[in-house]
Amino acid sequence: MFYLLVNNNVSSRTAVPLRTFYFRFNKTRYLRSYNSYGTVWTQHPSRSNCKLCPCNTLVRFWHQARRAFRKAAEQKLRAPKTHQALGFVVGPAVLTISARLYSCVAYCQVDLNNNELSQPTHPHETEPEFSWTVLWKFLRPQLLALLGAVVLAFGAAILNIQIPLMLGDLVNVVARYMRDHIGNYLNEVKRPAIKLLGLYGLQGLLTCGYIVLLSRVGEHVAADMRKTLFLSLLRQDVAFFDANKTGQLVNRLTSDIQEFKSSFKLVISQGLRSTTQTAGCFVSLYLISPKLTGLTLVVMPCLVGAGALIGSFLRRLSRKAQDQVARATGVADEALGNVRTVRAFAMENREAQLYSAEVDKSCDMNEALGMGIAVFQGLSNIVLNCIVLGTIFAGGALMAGDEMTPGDLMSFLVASQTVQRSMASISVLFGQVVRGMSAGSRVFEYLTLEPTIPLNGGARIPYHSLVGRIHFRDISFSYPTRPGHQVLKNFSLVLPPCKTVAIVGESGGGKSTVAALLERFYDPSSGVVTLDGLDIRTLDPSWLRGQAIGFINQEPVLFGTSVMENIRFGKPEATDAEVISAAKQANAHSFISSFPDGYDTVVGERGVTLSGGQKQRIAIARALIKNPSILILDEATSALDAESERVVQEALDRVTSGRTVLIIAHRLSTIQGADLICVLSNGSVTEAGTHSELLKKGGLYADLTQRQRTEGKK
Ligand SMILES: Nc1ncnc2c1ncn2[C@@H]1O[C@H](COP(=O)(O)OP(=O)(O)OP(=O)(O)O)[C@@H](O)[C@H]1O
Repeated sequence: MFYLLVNNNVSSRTAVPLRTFYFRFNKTRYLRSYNSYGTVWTQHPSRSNCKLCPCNTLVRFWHQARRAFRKAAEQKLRAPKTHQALGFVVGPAVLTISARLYSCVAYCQVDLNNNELSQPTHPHETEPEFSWTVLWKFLRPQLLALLGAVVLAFGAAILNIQIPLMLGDLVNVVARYMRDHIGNYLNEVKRPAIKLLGLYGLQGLLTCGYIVLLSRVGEHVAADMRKTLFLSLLRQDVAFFDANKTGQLVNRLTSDIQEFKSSFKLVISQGLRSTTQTAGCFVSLYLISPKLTGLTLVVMPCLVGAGALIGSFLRRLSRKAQDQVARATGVADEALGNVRTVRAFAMENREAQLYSAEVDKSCDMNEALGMGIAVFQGLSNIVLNCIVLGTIFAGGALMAGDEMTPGDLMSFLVASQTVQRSMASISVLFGQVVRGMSAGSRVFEYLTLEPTIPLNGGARIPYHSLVGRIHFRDISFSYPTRPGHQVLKNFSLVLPPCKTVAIVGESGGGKSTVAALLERFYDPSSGVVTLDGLDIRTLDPSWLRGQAIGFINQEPVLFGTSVMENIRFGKPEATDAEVISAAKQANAHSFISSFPDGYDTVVGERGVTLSGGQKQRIAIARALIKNPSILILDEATSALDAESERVVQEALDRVTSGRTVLIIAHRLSTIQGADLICVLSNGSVTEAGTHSELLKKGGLYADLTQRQRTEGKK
């Protein structure tokens, strides 16, 4: 089942009477209401599982609702009075909460100006599904510890119920002694006091035990989830990363798992304890004094309910304040991360102002939150003390009529406090369950996601028999994030073994896309790419990328470790000698040796302590160390100055011989020696030949060359 949650978008917070509308769907009559606070909700009638969610049913349902809404708006229908009274608070609150409990929720908005319900967002986009099966996989290895924690928590709760009763016994003994003065005081109180002490000790031990076990379970489950999710993310298609922001993915690894872990621990420990204690203490209260219990039953739920409402308002405020802090952090993070750009544009003051504005907002919100908490706590103290006073007052009257002993009153007071605390924590737990499940579902969404291009599996061509002939046959391709934009159209190209083929063309023409398809970052929409006659979809992608192909691009990204580790990234099992030999081939050995720490020099975050040319040469060494048969150079020298370009080009000329090379180039001067030059235009090859052949032809290539020569002279 899912819900269509409708929110209006009016800025005015003035309450207007509840409007109502009726409509029929699948022979059932639905009554819906809305007001300017904005929550109109509509329960979707389908009881189907989210996976099978018939979204066209949702759309039909929405159409019906919209028609009825327009009609109601035109006729200015008003809801019945009782409905209005309930509708403002109870209806939206209860239904919003219950709708959130379901994994499939669709939202749309009320536009009061135009009397329209906006199109609902697709339910799958709003809430991913919570899977108990996936959770079970993580819980199973911790089952023994979890059961132990549950048993201990249950035991601690049962003992907690005994405490008020035993306190009452002790008070009764003391009161008797005060009244009769018979025997020795110490002897009289010794037994109940020792029993109580023992109970305290045992309860403390059980509490300690279940907290230890539960935190062990929570930490192990969270660690397993993090590891599995990280691996699952790393396995996803490149297209997945085009569609999802890195920050959001990292958020799932960190805050979502953290939220899930906290909720899980809280729900098991407090949920079990609070429900057991509430039930147990109510029985105790009833046994002590049914009359006083009746009175409590009238007052307490109202107070706990009011407390829960205020608490939920404060939690919402707190969440907003946290979001604001996160926004301020985001501004700081962006400015510090891009400090060179900020410095280059002398924007320090503007960034500081932006940050300061965000911090001020969060300061105001936190101040309001602090005031809310202060008022809430002050009120709670007054109310709780009044309850104690009221209980003593009513209990005193019962004592005067010999219906209660002082010990009973003491037991009653302590037990009723326990019930209050437990009920309050149950109301908090409800929200926590919802938050935990939604955090869990966000984590599980990517845990169960299977990439369309697997990381490994498939054929491998033995190194000595790999020839390196590549054929792009009739390739058409659109990026999954932009399905309407066809980048390659019937693109065909052959890369003969051990030859250098260059692709040139206008910016955005699809040159890098060709390289991405050869690396199998994406699969073409139609057509096939073959290596030595074999469709690359039948080859093992990890072999293809890890051993057969070396890839060097315009902006090489290094990791913040040593030079040695960075080069070894291309072949983890490489010896130091192999690393040095690769560095020599890439013209990198001499500058690396000139560093005081040589190959142990740490290159800084993303290689920030190296020059562009140095980074590029390390990247070449990293690609070379695996001795690939195929080399892709994607504008490898275009970001370099003339001197760096000369050194890097010299290294490239050396390393390309004996390999099949695909060069993607902007600067045509760097590819004049290529065996074949292809001009890519409108997604397919329009010209092909050697440099001189293409110049003679006088087509697009000749134009481009001419243009670059003229620009070079300016
Ligand atoms: N990850 C992506 N998702 C969606 N569209 C993309 C993606 N990468 C590139 N494109 C689009 O595909 C088209 C071809 O891009 P590509 O990078 O292959 O061009 P290019 O010829 O290499 O350009 P340049 O010479 O400027 O590097 C462009 O319109 C670009 O906007």
